[in-house]
Formats: sequence, C-alpha cells, structure tokens
Amino acid sequence: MSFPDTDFLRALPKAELHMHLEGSLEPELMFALAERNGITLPYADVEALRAAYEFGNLQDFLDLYYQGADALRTEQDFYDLTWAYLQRCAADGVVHVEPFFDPQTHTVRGIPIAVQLAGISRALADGQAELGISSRLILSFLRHLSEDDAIATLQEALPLREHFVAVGLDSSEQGNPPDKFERVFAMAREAGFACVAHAGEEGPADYIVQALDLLKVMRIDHGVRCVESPELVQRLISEQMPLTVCPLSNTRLKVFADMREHNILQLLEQGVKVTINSDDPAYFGGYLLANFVAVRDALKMTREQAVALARNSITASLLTDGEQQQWLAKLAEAA
Ligand SMILES: Nc1ncnc2[nH]cnc12
Ligand SMILES: [Zn+2]
Repeated sequence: MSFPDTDFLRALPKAELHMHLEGSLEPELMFALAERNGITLPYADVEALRAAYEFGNLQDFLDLYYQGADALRTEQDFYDLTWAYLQRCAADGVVHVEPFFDPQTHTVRGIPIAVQLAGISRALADGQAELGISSRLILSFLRHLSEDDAIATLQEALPLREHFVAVGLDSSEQGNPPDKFERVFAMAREAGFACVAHAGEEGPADYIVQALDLLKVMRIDHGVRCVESPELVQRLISEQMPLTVCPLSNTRLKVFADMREHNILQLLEQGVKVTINSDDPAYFGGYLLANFVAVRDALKMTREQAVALARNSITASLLTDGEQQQWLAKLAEAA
C-alpha cells in the first residue's frame, strides 16, 4: 500500500461531475465583472469578500452565492466565468466536465437563458479546442422555487437544447424534497434529457430514495447521508448508482465537522460508486485536485483508492462507452 503524491493525483485523467459554474466565481473575477458592469459590491475589497466565506450550513453559503452571481450580467461574463474554470481544470488534470448552471438565478434578474448559454457554450467549445477538455452541460432547477417556475424554465430552454444534455436539482434541500419536482423531471425525461439531483447533502436518506424512484436520476449529487439507511446503501451498491461527493464542500458547510470524519472512503470500500468533486470551488477553498489532496491527507487515501475514484468519475459520466474506454486506457497507463 502506498500513498499518492500530488503529481500522481494530477496525472490521473479525471472527470468532474458536480460543480456549479456560478460557484467558480472567484472574488477577483467578481470584482472585475462588477467594475465592468458598473455594480458596487457590498464588500470593500477581495480580502473582505473572502473573509465573509464562513458558513454554518448550506443556506449561509447559498445567500452569498446568489449575491455573488449578481455580478454576472453579459454573455462575456458567462464566458469569462466558464473559461476561468476550464483553465483550473487543465491545471488539475481534469479531462472532462459536466458542470451545472442555474438559469433561474439569472432569468429573475432579466438575463435570458439564451445569453447565459451563449457565453457558457462558447467557453466550453474553446475548452475542447484549446485545452482538450470535453464537456456536457447540466441545466439545474432551483428547488426553493416552485415547480411551475422550473417548468417555465425548461420551456424557455427547450429551443436551446443543443447546449445541454441533462437537468439537475439544487439549492436549499431541507423542506424542498424531490417529490416537489416529479412533473418537471418527467417532462425533461420525456424530452430526452438525463436527470440528476442533489439529495442527501443536508436532507435525509429518504430524499435520495425519492430522487431515485420519482425523478429517476442516473446519479445522486452528494448522497452522503445514505449511510443513515443501510438498506439504501445496499441498493446504491447493487445498482452501482454514482454519488458525486464533494469533500471540501461538505466540511465547509458543516455536513461533516472535520475531513477526518468524512465517509467517502468507507463508502468506496463498501462498493458504493463514489466520485470526488469540487461543488463550488471559489467558495470552498479548492478545485478538483485540492479535493483529492484533502481526502488523501485527512483519510490516508491510497493510490489504489485514488485510481478507483478517478475510474468512477469516468464511468459515471455521460461520455459514450467508446470515449470512456479511451480514458480508462489512459488511466491505466497513469496508474
Ligand atoms: N452544495 C450545494 N447544494 C445545493 N445547492 C447548491 N448550489 C450550489 N452549490 C450547492
Ligand atoms: Zn452542488
């Protein structure tokens, strides 16, 4: 058994399957966009903004995350946001990304989905052409809003469907169970989109069951509270249902008091198909590689476990079987 150094972790071809583009808005870029757009942020400078990133729970974070997203106004802003993230991916050895964007965060401020998607898609295309990073975009509904609002969002996005391949569900989990969104997920499935949902981050194991049974998701985002139901853990193992786990997010939002208490490697050893992801890297202190490093340092992750996590990220992705096989061959070389 040996422990992986950071260069080894970087060299593993990895996919990132759970990150919110709005959550990669670094304070420096937020201030630059605010200036470009003539907005005054309620913080004196970058340091004051970073100092505010102390969260007691998910809602504390979401309040700042939505406030920060207000700096995003133009097509170029969405481009710059996405491009900055892709450059971080290149530096971390991320070869494929399936990011979320939250259209309702912006339509409510009068920014059409077409404008958001134009900037995001242009950057993703450049990511493929210039950095060799492939991508599939996920449109995520805000669960604190109504299902009717989600349906209106899907309808506005349908004429732009060439830009995204799946729908997701995020924002305030407690009190907004998956069953609230059964109809809109059925409509999305009917239209041919894959489905994923945040469940079991702060919410109970039953929300994971609802996401599986009612929303018919192909991955669970977070899912770490599955351990509260041994029967559910067995189901996740037997169905090889991927969990997109976000270690730094979970400790920064106090889902786990300390990284040494995180359950990701226990789940991996039990046979659950877990992956490592960064969620909102600008707010939680690190991109994908930093999450691998944090798990290695706190939980003594082995090389074999790191390779298994990277492998899971490829096989849980929306890449075709052929594309997955290519990355798995490269992963075997790097391992
Ligand atoms: N960790 C998270 N949970 C729920 N909604 C989110 N939106 C952005 N990050 C999120
Ligand atoms: Zn998330």
